[in-house]
Amino acid sequence: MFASTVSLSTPFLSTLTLAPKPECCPSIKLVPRIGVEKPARLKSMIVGCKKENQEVGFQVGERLYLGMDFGTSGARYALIDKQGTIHAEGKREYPQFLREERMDWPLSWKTTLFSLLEDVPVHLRPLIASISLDGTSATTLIIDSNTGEPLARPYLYNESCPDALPLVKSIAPVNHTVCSGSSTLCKLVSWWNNDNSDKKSAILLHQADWLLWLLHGQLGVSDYNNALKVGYDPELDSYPAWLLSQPYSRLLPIVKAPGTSIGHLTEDIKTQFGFPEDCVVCTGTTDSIAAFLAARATKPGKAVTSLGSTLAIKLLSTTRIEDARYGVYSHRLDDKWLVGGASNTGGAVLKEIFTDGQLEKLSEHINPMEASPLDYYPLKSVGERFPVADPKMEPRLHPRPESDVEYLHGILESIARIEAKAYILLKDLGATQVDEVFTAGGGAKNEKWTKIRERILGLPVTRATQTEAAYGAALLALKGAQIPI
Ligand SMILES: Nc1ncnc2c1ncn2[C@@H]1O[C@H](COP(=O)(O)OP(=O)(O)O)[C@@H](O)[C@H]1O
Ligand SMILES: O=C(CO)[C@H](O)[C@H](O)COP(=O)(O)O
Repeated sequence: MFASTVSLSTPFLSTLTLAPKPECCPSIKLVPRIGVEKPARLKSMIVGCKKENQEVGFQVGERLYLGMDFGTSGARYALIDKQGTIHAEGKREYPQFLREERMDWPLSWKTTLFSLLEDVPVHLRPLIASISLDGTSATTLIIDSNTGEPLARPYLYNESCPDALPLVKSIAPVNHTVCSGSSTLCKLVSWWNNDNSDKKSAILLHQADWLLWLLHGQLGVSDYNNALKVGYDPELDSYPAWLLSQPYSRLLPIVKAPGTSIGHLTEDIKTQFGFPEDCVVCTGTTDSIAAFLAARATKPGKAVTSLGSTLAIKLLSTTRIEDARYGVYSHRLDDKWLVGGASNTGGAVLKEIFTDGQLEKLSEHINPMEASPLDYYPLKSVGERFPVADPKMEPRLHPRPESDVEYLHGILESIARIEAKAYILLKDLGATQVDEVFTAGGGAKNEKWTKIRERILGLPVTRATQTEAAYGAALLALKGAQIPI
Protein backbone atom coordinates (compact mmCIF):
# COMPACT_ATOMS: atom_id res chain seq x y z
CA MET A 1 0.00 0.00 0.00
CA PHE A 2 1.19 3.49 -0.58
CA ALA A 3 -0.29 6.79 0.44
CA SER A 4 0.76 10.22 -0.77
CA THR A 5 -0.44 13.78 -0.52
CA VAL A 6 0.31 15.74 -3.65
CA SER A 7 -0.53 19.12 -5.06
CA LEU A 8 -2.02 18.68 -8.50
CA SER A 9 -2.72 21.45 -10.98
CA THR A 10 -5.71 22.05 -13.32
CA PRO A 11 -8.50 22.07 -10.70
CA PHE A 12 -11.76 20.72 -12.11
CA LEU A 13 -14.33 21.36 -9.45
CA SER A 14 -13.22 24.93 -8.89
CA THR A 15 -13.02 25.69 -12.60
CA LEU A 16 -16.55 24.43 -13.04
CA THR A 17 -18.84 27.23 -11.98
CA LEU A 18 -22.56 26.86 -12.52
CA ALA A 19 -24.14 30.17 -13.49
CA PRO A 20 -26.76 31.42 -10.98
CA LYS A 21 -30.06 29.67 -11.59
CA PRO A 22 -33.01 31.55 -12.98
CA GLU A 23 -36.06 30.41 -11.06
CA CYS A 24 -36.65 27.07 -12.71
CA CYS A 25 -37.75 23.71 -11.40
CA PRO A 26 -35.31 20.79 -11.59
CA SER A 27 -37.59 18.49 -13.50
CA ILE A 28 -39.43 20.51 -16.03
CA LYS A 29 -41.87 20.30 -18.86
CA LEU A 30 -40.42 22.00 -21.88
CA VAL A 31 -42.80 24.40 -23.53
CA PRO A 32 -41.32 25.67 -26.78
CA ARG A 33 -42.60 29.24 -27.19
CA ILE A 34 -42.16 29.31 -30.93
CA GLY A 35 -43.07 26.77 -33.52
CA VAL A 36 -40.67 23.86 -33.53
CA GLU A 37 -39.02 23.79 -36.95
CA LYS A 38 -36.64 21.35 -38.62
CA PRO A 39 -33.33 21.73 -36.74
CA ALA A 40 -31.47 22.56 -39.97
CA ARG A 41 -33.55 25.70 -40.45
CA LEU A 42 -33.81 26.54 -36.78
CA LYS A 43 -32.06 29.84 -36.04
CA SER A 44 -32.66 30.16 -32.32
CA MET A 45 -35.14 28.96 -29.82
CA ILE A 46 -36.57 30.39 -26.62
CA VAL A 47 -37.44 27.39 -24.57
CA GLY A 48 -39.45 27.78 -21.43
CA CYS A 49 -39.67 25.57 -18.43
CA LYS A 50 -42.85 25.33 -16.44
CA LYS A 51 -42.88 26.21 -12.74
CA GLU A 52 -46.27 26.61 -11.07
CA ASN A 53 -47.75 27.50 -14.47
CA GLN A 54 -45.19 30.23 -15.04
CA GLU A 55 -42.90 29.92 -17.99
CA VAL A 56 -39.32 30.72 -17.21
CA GLY A 57 -37.17 30.94 -20.29
CA PHE A 58 -33.51 31.61 -20.71
CA GLN A 59 -31.51 33.73 -23.11
CA VAL A 60 -32.16 33.04 -26.78
CA GLY A 61 -29.31 30.97 -28.15
CA GLU A 62 -28.05 29.88 -24.71
CA ARG A 63 -26.35 26.51 -24.98
CA LEU A 64 -27.04 23.08 -23.53
CA TYR A 65 -24.68 20.29 -22.44
CA LEU A 66 -25.37 16.58 -22.95
CA GLY A 67 -24.16 13.87 -20.57
CA MET A 68 -24.74 10.14 -20.99
CA ASP A 69 -24.19 7.33 -18.49
CA PHE A 70 -23.57 3.78 -19.68
CA GLY A 71 -24.15 1.89 -16.44
CA THR A 72 -24.39 -1.77 -15.68
CA SER A 73 -28.02 -2.38 -16.47
CA GLY A 74 -28.89 0.49 -18.80
CA ALA A 75 -27.99 3.94 -20.11
CA ARG A 76 -29.32 7.41 -19.41
CA TYR A 77 -28.88 10.96 -20.68
CA ALA A 78 -29.24 14.35 -19.04
CA LEU A 79 -29.34 17.67 -20.92
CA ILE A 80 -28.45 20.67 -18.77
CA ASP A 81 -27.83 24.40 -19.18
CA LYS A 82 -24.95 26.31 -17.67
CA GLN A 83 -26.94 26.79 -14.47
CA GLY A 84 -27.15 23.02 -14.14
CA THR A 85 -30.92 22.96 -14.79
CA ILE A 86 -32.09 19.78 -16.46
CA HIS A 87 -33.91 20.48 -19.74
CA ALA A 88 -34.45 16.89 -20.78
CA GLU A 89 -33.50 13.43 -19.57
CA GLY A 90 -34.24 9.87 -20.48
CA LYS A 91 -33.07 6.30 -20.24
CA ARG A 92 -32.81 3.13 -22.28
CA GLU A 93 -32.37 -0.53 -21.36
CA TYR A 94 -29.63 -2.32 -23.28
CA PRO A 95 -31.12 -4.30 -26.20
CA GLN A 96 -30.18 -7.99 -26.12
CA PHE A 97 -28.19 -8.84 -29.27
CA LEU A 98 -26.67 -12.33 -29.38
CA ARG A 99 -23.56 -13.23 -31.40
CA GLU A 100 -22.30 -16.84 -31.29
CA GLU A 101 -24.65 -17.37 -28.33
CA ARG A 102 -23.10 -14.54 -26.33
CA MET A 103 -24.36 -11.01 -25.74
CA ASP A 104 -22.97 -8.67 -28.42
CA TRP A 105 -22.24 -5.85 -26.00
CA PRO A 106 -20.57 -3.44 -28.50
CA LEU A 107 -23.64 -3.64 -30.77
CA SER A 108 -25.94 -3.18 -27.76
CA TRP A 109 -23.98 -0.16 -26.47
CA LYS A 110 -23.73 1.41 -29.95
CA THR A 111 -27.46 0.91 -30.57
CA THR A 112 -28.25 2.39 -27.16
CA LEU A 113 -25.99 5.39 -27.86
CA PHE A 114 -27.85 6.28 -31.03
CA SER A 115 -31.22 5.57 -29.37
CA LEU A 116 -30.38 8.02 -26.58
CA LEU A 117 -29.37 10.65 -29.17
CA GLU A 118 -32.71 10.03 -30.92
CA ASP A 119 -34.46 10.56 -27.58
CA VAL A 120 -32.96 14.06 -27.13
CA PRO A 121 -35.79 16.48 -28.05
CA VAL A 122 -35.16 17.47 -31.68
CA HIS A 123 -35.77 21.16 -31.01
CA LEU A 124 -33.04 21.23 -28.34
CA ARG A 125 -30.32 19.50 -30.37
CA PRO A 126 -29.20 22.69 -32.18
CA LEU A 127 -28.47 24.22 -28.75
CA ILE A 128 -26.09 21.48 -27.65
CA ALA A 129 -22.55 22.82 -27.30
CA SER A 130 -20.81 19.70 -25.98
CA ILE A 131 -21.27 16.03 -25.19
CA SER A 132 -19.57 13.68 -22.75
CA LEU A 133 -20.30 10.27 -21.28
CA ASP A 134 -19.22 7.77 -18.63
CA GLY A 135 -18.92 4.01 -18.75
CA THR A 136 -18.29 1.16 -16.37
CA SER A 137 -14.72 1.16 -15.17
CA ALA A 138 -12.23 -1.37 -16.58
CA THR A 139 -14.70 -2.47 -19.25
CA THR A 140 -12.06 -3.14 -21.91
CA LEU A 141 -12.23 -3.38 -25.69
CA ILE A 142 -9.40 -4.41 -28.03
CA ILE A 143 -10.10 -2.50 -31.21
CA ASP A 144 -8.85 -2.75 -34.81
CA SER A 145 -7.34 0.68 -35.40
CA ASN A 146 -8.14 0.40 -39.12
CA THR A 147 -11.87 -0.02 -38.64
CA GLY A 148 -12.70 0.86 -35.04
CA GLU A 149 -14.33 -2.54 -34.72
CA PRO A 150 -13.62 -4.85 -31.75
CA LEU A 151 -11.05 -7.61 -32.44
CA ALA A 152 -12.39 -9.66 -29.52
CA ARG A 153 -15.37 -9.68 -27.19
CA PRO A 154 -15.17 -6.94 -24.51
CA TYR A 155 -13.93 -7.75 -21.03
CA LEU A 156 -16.64 -6.39 -18.69
CA TYR A 157 -15.94 -4.28 -15.59
CA ASN A 158 -16.34 -7.13 -13.13
CA GLU A 159 -14.63 -9.86 -15.15
CA SER A 160 -11.38 -11.19 -13.83
CA CYS A 161 -8.32 -12.50 -15.75
CA PRO A 162 -6.32 -14.26 -13.02
CA ASP A 163 -4.14 -15.93 -15.69
CA ALA A 164 -2.44 -12.57 -16.27
CA LEU A 165 -2.02 -11.66 -12.60
CA PRO A 166 1.42 -13.28 -12.01
CA LEU A 167 2.94 -11.42 -14.99
CA VAL A 168 1.27 -8.12 -14.03
CA LYS A 169 2.50 -8.49 -10.43
CA SER A 170 6.01 -9.13 -11.76
CA ILE A 171 6.17 -5.76 -13.59
CA ALA A 172 4.08 -3.43 -11.40
CA PRO A 173 4.89 -1.97 -7.95
CA VAL A 174 3.69 -4.03 -4.98
CA ASN A 175 -0.07 -3.75 -4.40
CA HIS A 176 -0.47 -1.35 -7.34
CA THR A 177 -4.05 -0.86 -8.60
CA VAL A 178 -3.34 -3.04 -11.65
CA CYS A 179 -2.49 -5.98 -9.34
CA SER A 180 -6.08 -7.17 -9.37
CA GLY A 181 -7.50 -9.78 -11.72
CA SER A 182 -10.29 -7.39 -12.77
CA SER A 183 -7.84 -4.60 -13.73
CA THR A 184 -7.73 -3.41 -17.31
CA LEU A 185 -4.05 -4.33 -17.49
CA CYS A 186 -4.77 -7.95 -16.56
CA LYS A 187 -7.39 -8.04 -19.33
CA LEU A 188 -4.92 -6.56 -21.84
CA VAL A 189 -2.15 -9.01 -20.87
CA SER A 190 -4.56 -11.95 -20.97
CA TRP A 191 -5.65 -11.00 -24.49
CA TRP A 192 -2.05 -10.37 -25.58
CA ASN A 193 -0.97 -13.80 -24.36
CA ASN A 194 -3.98 -15.81 -25.56
CA ASP A 195 -5.43 -14.18 -28.65
CA ASN A 196 -4.07 -15.06 -32.09
CA SER A 197 -5.56 -12.15 -34.02
CA ASP A 198 -3.37 -9.59 -35.78
CA LYS A 199 -1.89 -7.51 -32.98
CA LYS A 200 -0.26 -4.97 -35.32
CA SER A 201 -3.39 -2.89 -35.74
CA ALA A 202 -4.80 -3.42 -32.24
CA ILE A 203 -5.47 -0.65 -29.75
CA LEU A 204 -7.04 -0.71 -26.30
CA LEU A 205 -10.08 1.41 -25.48
CA HIS A 206 -12.43 1.54 -22.53
CA GLN A 207 -16.19 1.39 -23.02
CA ALA A 208 -16.56 5.16 -22.63
CA ASP A 209 -13.64 5.86 -25.00
CA TRP A 210 -15.07 3.65 -27.74
CA LEU A 211 -18.56 5.14 -27.47
CA LEU A 212 -17.10 8.66 -27.62
CA TRP A 213 -15.03 7.64 -30.68
CA LEU A 214 -18.31 6.85 -32.45
CA LEU A 215 -19.13 10.54 -32.01
CA HIS A 216 -15.79 12.31 -32.69
CA GLY A 217 -13.99 9.82 -34.93
CA GLN A 218 -10.50 10.07 -33.35
CA LEU A 219 -9.42 6.58 -32.24
CA GLY A 220 -7.15 6.06 -29.24
CA VAL A 221 -8.22 8.76 -26.77
CA SER A 222 -9.07 8.09 -23.11
CA ASP A 223 -9.24 9.94 -19.79
CA TYR A 224 -7.18 9.51 -16.63
CA ASN A 225 -10.10 7.99 -14.69
CA ASN A 226 -10.80 5.23 -17.19
CA ALA A 227 -7.05 4.71 -17.79
CA LEU A 228 -6.22 4.27 -14.10
CA LYS A 229 -6.75 0.51 -14.08
CA VAL A 230 -4.53 -0.08 -17.13
CA GLY A 231 -1.71 1.57 -15.15
CA TYR A 232 -1.84 5.27 -16.08
CA ASP A 233 -0.48 7.44 -13.27
CA PRO A 234 -2.65 10.56 -12.89
CA GLU A 235 -0.04 12.09 -10.58
CA LEU A 236 2.77 11.77 -13.15
CA ASP A 237 0.24 12.51 -15.90
CA SER A 238 1.81 9.67 -17.89
CA TYR A 239 2.12 5.91 -18.16
CA PRO A 240 4.93 4.70 -15.86
CA ALA A 241 8.21 3.40 -17.31
CA TRP A 242 7.55 -0.15 -16.09
CA LEU A 243 4.47 -0.21 -18.34
CA LEU A 244 5.87 1.66 -21.35
CA SER A 245 8.70 -0.88 -21.56
CA GLN A 246 6.20 -3.71 -22.23
CA PRO A 247 5.58 -4.88 -25.85
CA TYR A 248 1.82 -4.24 -25.58
CA SER A 249 2.25 -0.64 -24.39
CA ARG A 250 1.81 0.51 -28.00
CA LEU A 251 -1.88 -0.47 -27.69
CA LEU A 252 -2.45 2.09 -24.95
CA PRO A 253 -4.60 5.15 -25.72
CA ILE A 254 -3.44 8.73 -25.19
CA VAL A 255 -4.86 10.14 -21.97
CA LYS A 256 -6.46 13.51 -21.24
CA ALA A 257 -8.21 14.94 -18.20
CA PRO A 258 -11.93 14.11 -17.96
CA GLY A 259 -14.07 16.78 -19.62
CA THR A 260 -11.42 17.81 -22.15
CA SER A 261 -12.58 18.70 -25.66
CA ILE A 262 -11.35 16.05 -28.12
CA GLY A 263 -12.88 17.48 -31.27
CA HIS A 264 -16.12 18.22 -33.06
CA LEU A 265 -18.82 15.71 -33.89
CA THR A 266 -18.30 13.84 -37.16
CA GLU A 267 -20.26 15.18 -40.13
CA ASP A 268 -22.41 12.01 -40.17
CA ILE A 269 -23.50 12.45 -36.56
CA LYS A 270 -24.18 16.17 -36.98
CA THR A 271 -26.29 15.55 -40.07
CA GLN A 272 -28.08 12.46 -38.72
CA PHE A 273 -29.17 14.07 -35.46
CA GLY A 274 -29.23 17.80 -36.22
CA PHE A 275 -26.45 18.80 -33.83
CA PRO A 276 -24.72 22.16 -34.49
CA GLU A 277 -21.42 22.65 -36.32
CA ASP A 278 -19.63 23.82 -33.15
CA CYS A 279 -20.71 20.92 -30.90
CA VAL A 280 -17.63 19.33 -29.31
CA VAL A 281 -17.13 15.88 -27.79
CA CYS A 282 -15.27 15.75 -24.45
CA THR A 283 -13.40 12.98 -22.69
CA GLY A 284 -15.47 11.12 -20.14
CA THR A 285 -14.98 9.25 -16.90
CA THR A 286 -16.25 6.14 -15.11
CA ASP A 287 -19.82 5.68 -13.93
CA SER A 288 -19.10 5.96 -10.23
CA ILE A 289 -17.00 9.10 -10.67
CA ALA A 290 -19.75 10.65 -12.77
CA ALA A 291 -22.12 9.87 -9.88
CA PHE A 292 -19.68 11.60 -7.52
CA LEU A 293 -19.53 14.65 -9.77
CA ALA A 294 -23.35 14.73 -9.90
CA ALA A 295 -23.49 14.89 -6.10
CA ARG A 296 -21.24 17.97 -6.20
CA ALA A 297 -19.47 17.03 -2.98
CA THR A 298 -16.39 19.25 -2.94
CA LYS A 299 -14.90 19.02 0.57
CA PRO A 300 -12.48 16.30 1.81
CA GLY A 301 -14.38 13.89 4.04
CA LYS A 302 -17.46 13.97 1.83
CA ALA A 303 -18.20 10.64 0.15
CA VAL A 304 -20.58 9.20 -2.42
CA THR A 305 -21.82 5.64 -2.25
CA SER A 306 -23.25 4.57 -5.60
CA LEU A 307 -25.96 2.00 -4.90
CA GLY A 308 -26.35 0.84 -8.48
CA SER A 309 -25.96 -2.69 -9.71
CA THR A 310 -22.74 -2.63 -7.74
CA LEU A 311 -21.66 -0.80 -4.56
CA ALA A 312 -19.04 1.77 -5.56
CA ILE A 313 -17.55 4.04 -2.93
CA LYS A 314 -15.77 7.34 -3.52
CA LEU A 315 -14.34 9.38 -0.62
CA LEU A 316 -12.81 12.81 -1.32
CA SER A 317 -9.41 12.71 0.36
CA THR A 318 -6.28 14.84 0.45
CA THR A 319 -4.27 11.62 0.61
CA ARG A 320 -3.85 9.18 -2.27
CA ILE A 321 -4.25 5.53 -1.21
CA GLU A 322 -3.51 2.47 -3.39
CA ASP A 323 -3.70 -1.08 -2.04
CA ALA A 324 -4.75 -3.90 -4.35
CA ARG A 325 -4.84 -6.29 -1.38
CA TYR A 326 -8.18 -4.72 -0.50
CA GLY A 327 -9.20 -3.42 -3.94
CA VAL A 328 -8.53 0.17 -2.86
CA TYR A 329 -7.35 2.74 -5.39
CA SER A 330 -7.50 6.50 -5.86
CA HIS A 331 -8.87 8.36 -8.80
CA ARG A 332 -7.64 11.87 -9.37
CA LEU A 333 -10.20 14.64 -9.05
CA ASP A 334 -8.85 18.16 -9.38
CA ASP A 335 -6.11 18.58 -6.76
CA LYS A 336 -7.58 15.86 -4.51
CA TRP A 337 -8.14 12.11 -4.63
CA LEU A 338 -11.26 10.02 -4.86
CA VAL A 339 -10.27 7.09 -2.70
CA GLY A 340 -12.41 3.97 -2.78
CA GLY A 341 -13.27 0.90 -4.71
CA ALA A 342 -16.09 -1.11 -6.15
CA SER A 343 -17.69 -4.11 -4.53
CA ASN A 344 -19.56 -6.76 -6.49
CA THR A 345 -22.38 -6.57 -3.97
CA GLY A 346 -25.25 -4.20 -4.68
CA GLY A 347 -28.47 -3.82 -6.62
CA ALA A 348 -27.73 -6.56 -9.13
CA VAL A 349 -28.21 -9.09 -6.31
CA LEU A 350 -31.52 -7.46 -5.32
CA LYS A 351 -32.66 -7.46 -8.95
CA GLU A 352 -32.21 -11.24 -9.13
CA ILE A 353 -34.58 -11.74 -6.20
CA PHE A 354 -37.03 -8.81 -6.23
CA THR A 355 -38.59 -6.54 -8.84
CA ASP A 356 -38.29 -2.79 -8.23
CA GLY A 357 -41.97 -2.78 -7.27
CA GLN A 358 -41.46 -5.55 -4.69
CA LEU A 359 -38.46 -3.67 -3.30
CA GLU A 360 -40.65 -0.64 -2.79
CA LYS A 361 -43.55 -2.59 -1.24
CA LEU A 362 -41.44 -4.79 1.02
CA SER A 363 -39.29 -1.86 2.19
CA GLU A 364 -42.40 -0.13 3.55
CA HIS A 365 -42.63 -2.87 6.20
CA ILE A 366 -38.98 -2.73 7.32
CA ASN A 367 -38.21 -1.10 10.66
CA PRO A 368 -34.79 0.44 9.88
CA MET A 369 -34.03 1.09 13.52
CA GLU A 370 -34.16 -2.62 14.31
CA ALA A 371 -30.98 -4.59 13.51
CA SER A 372 -31.47 -7.66 11.31
CA PRO A 373 -29.97 -10.84 12.79
CA LEU A 374 -29.31 -12.17 9.27
CA ASP A 375 -25.69 -12.12 8.13
CA TYR A 376 -25.22 -12.39 4.36
CA TYR A 377 -22.56 -11.51 1.82
CA PRO A 378 -24.83 -10.69 -1.15
CA LEU A 379 -23.02 -11.45 -4.44
CA LYS A 380 -24.46 -12.42 -7.84
CA SER A 381 -21.61 -14.83 -8.46
CA VAL A 382 -18.28 -15.96 -7.03
CA GLY A 383 -15.72 -13.20 -6.54
CA GLU A 384 -15.38 -9.91 -4.68
CA ARG A 385 -13.25 -6.83 -5.53
CA PHE A 386 -13.58 -4.52 -2.48
CA PRO A 387 -13.29 -4.11 0.52
CA VAL A 388 -12.01 -7.68 0.22
CA ALA A 389 -10.21 -8.51 -3.02
CA ASP A 390 -11.02 -12.23 -3.27
CA PRO A 391 -11.86 -13.69 -6.71
CA LYS A 392 -12.95 -16.90 -4.96
CA MET A 393 -15.39 -15.35 -2.44
CA GLU A 394 -18.67 -17.27 -2.45
CA PRO A 395 -22.08 -15.50 -2.31
CA ARG A 396 -23.87 -15.94 1.05
CA LEU A 397 -27.63 -15.42 0.94
CA HIS A 398 -28.92 -18.23 3.15
CA PRO A 399 -30.74 -19.16 5.35
CA ARG A 400 -33.71 -17.48 3.69
CA PRO A 401 -36.48 -16.65 6.21
CA GLU A 402 -40.15 -17.25 5.45
CA SER A 403 -40.82 -13.52 5.39
CA ASP A 404 -39.60 -11.63 2.33
CA VAL A 405 -39.62 -8.46 4.42
CA GLU A 406 -37.11 -10.03 6.81
CA TYR A 407 -35.09 -11.41 3.88
CA LEU A 408 -34.86 -8.02 2.20
CA HIS A 409 -34.07 -6.36 5.53
CA GLY A 410 -31.20 -8.86 6.02
CA ILE A 411 -29.81 -8.21 2.53
CA LEU A 412 -30.02 -4.40 2.81
CA GLU A 413 -28.42 -4.52 6.27
CA SER A 414 -25.67 -6.88 5.06
CA ILE A 415 -24.83 -4.56 2.15
CA ALA A 416 -24.77 -1.65 4.62
CA ARG A 417 -22.30 -3.60 6.79
CA ILE A 418 -20.03 -4.06 3.73
CA GLU A 419 -20.29 -0.31 3.07
CA ALA A 420 -19.33 0.41 6.71
CA LYS A 421 -16.39 -2.02 6.50
CA ALA A 422 -15.22 -0.20 3.38
CA TYR A 423 -15.24 3.24 5.00
CA ILE A 424 -13.44 1.91 8.10
CA LEU A 425 -10.81 0.33 5.81
CA LEU A 426 -10.23 3.62 3.97
CA LYS A 427 -9.72 5.40 7.30
CA ASP A 428 -7.32 2.70 8.52
CA LEU A 429 -5.32 3.03 5.27
CA GLY A 430 -4.86 6.76 5.89
CA ALA A 431 -7.59 8.43 3.84
CA THR A 432 -9.37 11.55 5.10
CA GLN A 433 -11.99 10.52 7.67
CA VAL A 434 -15.48 10.40 6.14
CA ASP A 435 -17.97 12.80 7.77
CA GLU A 436 -20.95 12.62 5.40
CA VAL A 437 -22.16 10.17 2.78
CA PHE A 438 -24.25 11.09 -0.24
CA THR A 439 -26.05 8.31 -2.08
CA ALA A 440 -26.36 7.89 -5.84
CA GLY A 441 -27.80 5.15 -7.99
CA GLY A 442 -31.04 3.22 -7.95
CA GLY A 443 -30.79 2.35 -4.25
CA ALA A 444 -30.74 6.04 -3.27
CA LYS A 445 -34.53 6.16 -3.51
CA ASN A 446 -34.96 3.63 -0.69
CA GLU A 447 -35.43 5.73 2.44
CA LYS A 448 -35.55 2.71 4.76
CA TRP A 449 -32.19 1.57 3.36
CA THR A 450 -30.82 5.07 3.96
CA LYS A 451 -31.90 4.85 7.61
CA ILE A 452 -30.36 1.39 8.00
CA ARG A 453 -27.13 2.72 6.52
CA GLU A 454 -27.13 5.78 8.81
CA ARG A 455 -27.53 3.49 11.83
CA ILE A 456 -24.72 1.17 10.75
CA LEU A 457 -22.34 3.87 9.42
CA GLY A 458 -23.00 6.22 12.34
CA LEU A 459 -22.92 9.08 9.84
CA PRO A 460 -25.43 11.41 8.15
CA VAL A 461 -26.51 9.81 4.86
CA THR A 462 -28.40 11.94 2.37
CA ARG A 463 -29.65 11.38 -1.12
CA ALA A 464 -27.56 13.49 -3.49
CA THR A 465 -29.61 16.27 -5.11
CA GLN A 466 -28.63 14.75 -8.41
CA THR A 467 -28.24 10.98 -8.16
CA GLU A 468 -27.76 10.15 -11.82
CA ALA A 469 -24.26 9.67 -13.24
CA ALA A 470 -25.59 11.13 -16.51
CA TYR A 471 -25.81 14.49 -14.72
CA GLY A 472 -22.15 14.20 -13.73
CA ALA A 473 -21.27 13.43 -17.37
CA ALA A 474 -23.21 16.53 -18.41
CA LEU A 475 -21.11 18.58 -15.96
CA LEU A 476 -18.02 17.23 -17.75
CA ALA A 477 -19.50 18.34 -21.07
CA LEU A 478 -20.13 21.78 -19.55
CA LYS A 479 -16.51 21.91 -18.34
CA GLY A 480 -15.21 20.88 -21.76
CA ALA A 481 -17.27 23.57 -23.47
CA GLN A 482 -15.77 26.23 -21.21
CA ILE A 483 -12.25 25.29 -22.26
CA PRO A 484 -11.84 25.72 -26.03
CA ILE A 485 -10.15 22.95 -28.04
N1 LIG B 1 -36.43 0.71 -4.04
C1 LIG B 1 -35.22 0.19 -4.22
N2 LIG B 1 -34.47 -0.18 -3.15
C2 LIG B 1 -33.24 -0.69 -3.33
N3 LIG B 1 -32.66 -0.89 -4.53
C3 LIG B 1 -33.38 -0.53 -5.62
C4 LIG B 1 -34.67 0.02 -5.53
N4 LIG B 1 -35.12 0.26 -6.79
C5 LIG B 1 -34.13 -0.13 -7.65
N5 LIG B 1 -33.11 -0.62 -6.93
C6 LIG B 1 -31.88 -1.21 -7.48
O1 LIG B 1 -31.17 -0.23 -8.22
C7 LIG B 1 -30.40 -0.91 -9.22
C8 LIG B 1 -30.35 -0.05 -10.44
O2 LIG B 1 -29.68 1.13 -10.08
P1 LIG B 1 -28.89 1.91 -11.23
O3 LIG B 1 -28.20 3.05 -10.59
O4 LIG B 1 -29.84 2.14 -12.36
O5 LIG B 1 -27.87 0.74 -11.64
P2 LIG B 1 -26.71 0.75 -12.76
O6 LIG B 1 -26.55 2.15 -13.29
O7 LIG B 1 -25.52 0.24 -12.03
O8 LIG B 1 -27.20 -0.18 -13.81
C9 LIG B 1 -31.07 -2.23 -9.50
O9 LIG B 1 -30.13 -3.27 -9.33
C10 LIG B 1 -32.19 -2.32 -8.48
O10 LIG B 1 -32.22 -3.58 -7.84
O1 LIG C 1 -18.74 -1.38 -10.51
C1 LIG C 1 -18.58 -0.79 -11.54
C2 LIG C 1 -19.63 -0.68 -12.60
O2 LIG C 1 -20.72 0.01 -12.09
C3 LIG C 1 -17.28 -0.09 -11.77
O3 LIG C 1 -16.28 -0.94 -11.35
C4 LIG C 1 -17.31 1.18 -10.97
O4 LIG C 1 -17.31 2.21 -11.91
C5 LIG C 1 -16.12 1.38 -10.06
O5 LIG C 1 -14.99 1.65 -10.78
P1 LIG C 1 -14.28 3.07 -10.56
O6 LIG C 1 -14.05 3.21 -9.09
O7 LIG C 1 -12.99 2.95 -11.34
O8 LIG C 1 -15.21 4.11 -11.07
